[in-house]
Amino acid sequence: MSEVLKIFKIGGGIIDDLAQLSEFLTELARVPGPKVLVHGGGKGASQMLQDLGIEPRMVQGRRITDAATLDIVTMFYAGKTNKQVVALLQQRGVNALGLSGADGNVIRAAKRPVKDIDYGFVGDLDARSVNAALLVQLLGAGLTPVLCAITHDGQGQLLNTNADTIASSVAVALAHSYEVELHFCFEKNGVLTDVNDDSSVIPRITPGLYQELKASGAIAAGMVPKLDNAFAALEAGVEKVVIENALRINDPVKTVLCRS
Ligand SMILES: Nc1ncnc2c1ncn2[C@@H]1O[C@H](COP(=O)(O)OP(=O)(O)O)[C@@H](O)[C@H]1O
Ligand SMILES: CC(=O)N[C@@H](CCC(=O)OP(=O)(O)O)C(=O)O
Repeated sequence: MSEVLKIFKIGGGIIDDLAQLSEFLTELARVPGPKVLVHGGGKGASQMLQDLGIEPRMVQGRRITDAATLDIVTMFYAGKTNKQVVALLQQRGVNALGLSGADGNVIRAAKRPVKDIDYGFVGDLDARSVNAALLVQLLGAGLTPVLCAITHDGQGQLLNTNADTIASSVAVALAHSYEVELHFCFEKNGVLTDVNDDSSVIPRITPGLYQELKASGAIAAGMVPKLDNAFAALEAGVEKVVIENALRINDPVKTVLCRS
């Protein structure tokens, strides 16, 4: 039986609220064993773009990333956000190491090809894009890698990449070396039957129930690509996927996805 590795993905509003981020990281520091943190920050990036006079544009959950937008999201995700998270983890006794995909060639993505829509400098990736050997070495040295949404193409070009996709791809890539648990942490208590009622957490979701909930409209918006990704990761060897409140990761209330 291989060792359990917990991969946490944090996004939504939590990452941009210093008090909530600090609370999440305090809980994360209490989680024993090897772990990886992947963070987004899309909400805060949109706010920063607006403050700088650039109108954010999202299509099907992905940001249209022109050169000016890429500069700003790189500064925001790989700079301010990543380093703030690392500093707060260090304060909590966790030896965190902040990385973009270019650092140590940890994630090499491919620029999304232009079809109907030109997404600009957006990277696509899968588990083969992840330098699992490096992550295994870092984890073996007792470090906690903190990955942001910036990747590279190996030709000197930085790319903006969806953070849920990074988390799933890293989880699948590491499933050969560890028993991987993938935790998607956000501001709600899990996947809910009523998105406005935090007490309506669905404890267990199979692929069949997921299709029913999607068809009825109970699961919608950003939750759909998240769960599509998550079920694909389960099929590809990840042992367990959990959807949970970022401020209650050590509490039992959460949604667990099951293969059957
Ligand atoms: N059934 C559901 N349960 C929980 N959240 C849901 C559900 N259906 C839709 N959502 C929405 O999905 C959002 C999470 O997706 P997203 O915004 O992409 O998250 P993040 O920014 O954390 O990656 C929630 O904030 C919620 O508004
Ligand atoms: C290409 C693309 O869409 N990249 C995302 C990366 C950040 C992210 O995924 O943030 P959350 O997890 O907080 O949504 C973006 O710029 O919004």
